[in-house]
Amino acid sequence: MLEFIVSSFRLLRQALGKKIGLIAVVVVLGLGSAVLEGTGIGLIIPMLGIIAGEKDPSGMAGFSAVFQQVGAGMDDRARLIAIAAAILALITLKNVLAFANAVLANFIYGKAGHAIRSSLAGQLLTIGYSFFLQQSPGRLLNIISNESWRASDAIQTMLASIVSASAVVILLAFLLLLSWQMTLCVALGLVLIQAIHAILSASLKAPSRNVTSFNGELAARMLHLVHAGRLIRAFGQEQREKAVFGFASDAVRKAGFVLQSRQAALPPLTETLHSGLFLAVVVGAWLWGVSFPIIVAFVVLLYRLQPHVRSLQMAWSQVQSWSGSLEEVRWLLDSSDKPPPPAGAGQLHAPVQRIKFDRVTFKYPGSGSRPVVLRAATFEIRQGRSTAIIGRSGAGKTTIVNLLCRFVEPDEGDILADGTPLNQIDPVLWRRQIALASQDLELIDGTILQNITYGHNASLAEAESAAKLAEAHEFIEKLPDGYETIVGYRGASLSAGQRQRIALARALVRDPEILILDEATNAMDGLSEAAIVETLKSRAGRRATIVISHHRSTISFCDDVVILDGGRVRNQTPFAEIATLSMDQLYEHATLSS
Ligand SMILES: Nc1ncnc2c1ncn2[C@@H]1O[C@H](COP(=O)(O)OP(=O)(O)OP(=O)(O)O)[C@@H](O)[C@H]1O
Repeated sequence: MLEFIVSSFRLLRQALGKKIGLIAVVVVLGLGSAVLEGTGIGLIIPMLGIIAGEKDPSGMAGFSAVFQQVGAGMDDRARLIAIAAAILALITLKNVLAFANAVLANFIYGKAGHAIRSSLAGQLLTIGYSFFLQQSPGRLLNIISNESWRASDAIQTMLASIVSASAVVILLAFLLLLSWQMTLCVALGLVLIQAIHAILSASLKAPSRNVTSFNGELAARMLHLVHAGRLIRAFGQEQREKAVFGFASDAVRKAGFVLQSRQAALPPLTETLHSGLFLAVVVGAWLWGVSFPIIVAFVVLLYRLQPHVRSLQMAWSQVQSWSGSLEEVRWLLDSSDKPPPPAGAGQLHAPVQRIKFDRVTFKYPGSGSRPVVLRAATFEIRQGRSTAIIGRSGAGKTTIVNLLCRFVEPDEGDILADGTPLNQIDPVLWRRQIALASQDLELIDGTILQNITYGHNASLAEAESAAKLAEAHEFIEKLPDGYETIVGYRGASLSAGQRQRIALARALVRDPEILILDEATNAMDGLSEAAIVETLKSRAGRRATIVISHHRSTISFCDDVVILDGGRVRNQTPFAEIATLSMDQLYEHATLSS
């Protein structure tokens, strides 16, 4: 709980910035409305004194006597009306403050929710990319789409608790001033009720974690239905998928039912306990011979105190029932156990003439024993030349791209740009040199123009000329909306070859120092591919191009070939020397050692 309060305040401070003083305003408004309420209730003493004919304050002590003096000297009729008007004024003012507090609390709630969602998005965009290779997308989706709301609800509950706690403190102070003995009994009773409540609330934590974990699994099933709609139909798995989804959804229902049932037991239980305390105080006060107006004022104060105490207790149990959600949000926001973003702040002296993989060894992070994917890989990529990286499936080609783009970092060895290790160069500056077109890089859900110019300030004319180089212009022009055609989620409204051409145009529009094509043309027809090879040839002598492909025609224009085999560089050789070999012969080629 304390941990939650501390991290909530940290988030609130971040969310409110210079407006952090608003929290103090919430406290002052809460205290103010409680003082007004207590004073209004205190005025019941002289009012009832007049009605019951007990005008003499001599039997009353301290604060009760002070209230009993209100309007003394006036005639009974005028005094009664004046006191009633004062009570009404106090109640009105208290409700104005309560309204102001509600508006303020909603403002802070909105800001807090926005800050949590922004922090989560910021974290996902900042942490090292390898995090995404290890985590379930369903879990991450669930945290952003569901659990972040619980976290902002928890902050709202905490704000409401500040108001309730202020009211409890002030009303208890009023009770104390009326009768310290009765207040002591009340306080002991409240502590006992709170102890019972806390024990029961603690039992909400485990079911809350279950709900969160099942929600994560359900989100993963939802993602699967959205992404794998074609696969499911192709293999006739609709009924099975429906059953699997139903199972995941029912698990959420069952876990939610257990949590809600336990939670539902708390309000009736606390209401019963509070009623018992209330009645015990009334009977006790009568037995002790406390005067009628004081009993009434005490009882009314106690009656008004109870909802505030109950709301504090409910807030406590709510936060316990959201503990699973809060833990998930805190986990994602905590950077200490996440891969850090790529290091380095050094300048880059572009254009880089030589990129050297120097005995690079790498295995993907994750639990359990993972195989080494690259072993002491050594080769060079040179400015103005095109380099093909080839090897059988699983040889480690895409891993080299991941290392070059600094999505992952070498475990051993270095990648050197003109002799400087990449981890000493600012990753933003480095990535600006690179453009990647890969079979797995998605299109964004926008227009073709937005896709081609994604992250790059280019005019329509520049986008068109990149599309021409990527053999995309012709088919784009034939579309009814041309460059304004919406491509749909992941480019769903286009063919695979059309998607690849747009992805290629997106890379080419930047005219990058280093262009990386990872199986970027494998869905294209032979003629288109041949035209693209011509485009790539035009970069010769000017820029570096890296091509990964299993097709000989795609790498035919390259100057150098790096041959990978099971994570080892078998060979780096000028293409001219092995131009007569077939792809299979190339994979086996090992005449030179790198
Ligand atoms: N995210 C990952 N986590 C764990 N292992 C991975 C991950 N990605 C790839 N691997 C493993 O690393 C090895 C090399 O994969 P990589 O994708 O680099 O091969 P590739 O040569 O590009 O293959 P292909 O030609 O089939 O695309 C493979 O054994 C693969 O199983």
